[in-house]
Amino acid sequence: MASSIGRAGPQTTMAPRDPDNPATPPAVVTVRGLTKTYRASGGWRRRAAGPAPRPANDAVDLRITAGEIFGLLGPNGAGKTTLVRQLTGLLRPDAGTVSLLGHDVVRHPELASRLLAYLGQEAGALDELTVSLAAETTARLRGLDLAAARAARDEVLGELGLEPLADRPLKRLSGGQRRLACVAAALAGDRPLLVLDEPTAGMDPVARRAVWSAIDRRRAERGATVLLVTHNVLEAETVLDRVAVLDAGRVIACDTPAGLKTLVDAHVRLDLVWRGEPPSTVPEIDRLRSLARVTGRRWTLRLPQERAREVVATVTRGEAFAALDDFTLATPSLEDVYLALGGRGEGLTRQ
Ligand SMILES: Nc1ncnc2c1ncn2[C@@H]1O[C@H](COP(=O)(O)OP(=O)(O)OP(=O)(O)O)[C@@H](O)[C@H]1O
Repeated sequence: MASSIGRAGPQTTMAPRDPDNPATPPAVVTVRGLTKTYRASGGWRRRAAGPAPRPANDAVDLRITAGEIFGLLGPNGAGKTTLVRQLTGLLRPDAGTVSLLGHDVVRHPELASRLLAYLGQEAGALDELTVSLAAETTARLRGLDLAAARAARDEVLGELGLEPLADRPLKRLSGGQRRLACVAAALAGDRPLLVLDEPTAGMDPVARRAVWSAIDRRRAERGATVLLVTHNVLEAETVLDRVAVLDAGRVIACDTPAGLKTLVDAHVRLDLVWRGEPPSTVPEIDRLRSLARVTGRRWTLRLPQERAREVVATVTRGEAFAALDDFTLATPSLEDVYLALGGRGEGLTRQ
């Protein structure tokens, strides 16, 4: 589709409805068969030995509808950033299509920046600017006149509690503060789609809450759609309407967090933290060791509810209890879903 959007973008752009099912909310992002393999410089085919590289994205399909907070969840290297960079027109796919609000951004990557606000993992070009100027400049680049850009700047700095740091260059801020300033710049000047790669990485709880309220306000008051990259399962469960779980470049599941959790709701997670060595004289403990994921003194077990009850009874008496520092029993999380779906296990965080 040819460009029919102005510099400011959102006012002249409507999300298209599904012609086969007009009752479903309109799509803001439609991805079909998206595939990308990074080639080593010089071309992997020219190398004498070694396997062909694996695709970073492998036939990914997604449909994100207007007003959703949609998540991409997966461990390091799952292909989340690669996917997002193709949506934002920064990386060309090998195959597949990406439509943003009805615009083909594979053919017209230059349109992407008019349709979406992208928060990448790095501060990059903003590092030399003050917090205030970073937000104002971004708003100006999005087509706002000076007065409107300054109003947008003041609003977002206020929302995120950044006024005391407004005159500091980003490069002189702490990691969490710099991230917050980058969020401010990403949110300055309206865009109908917010693509945020780990927006709250490194932030304290106060800053995290400010970011989530600012994002939620844009959805509630301005109808923004949000695509969020994360490997924090607790955050994903709290804020996402739907989530696509990525593993090794493929979408292995896509549903609401609650829908995904029904896949594993017969199980519970039991974490045992030992003071030192677990007691080898208790036979049940020896049997559990082979079922546990061991991280230092912590054993993590995913067990059917009935079995978990028996194990709790065992570890809360006698020698086992004396050796135990702490234990928690929890209902399944998206991490359990990810593991149950065949994910490789490491790399998702819970905090
Ligand atoms: N520029 C690049 N050149 C070659 N391989 C790359 C490049 N960028 C990413 N990859 C590879 O592509 C795969 C997907 O990487 P990607 O950065 O998309 O993962 P991710 O899910 O975003 O990870 P993270 O959570 O660490 O950000 C990985 O195997 C990675 O090593």
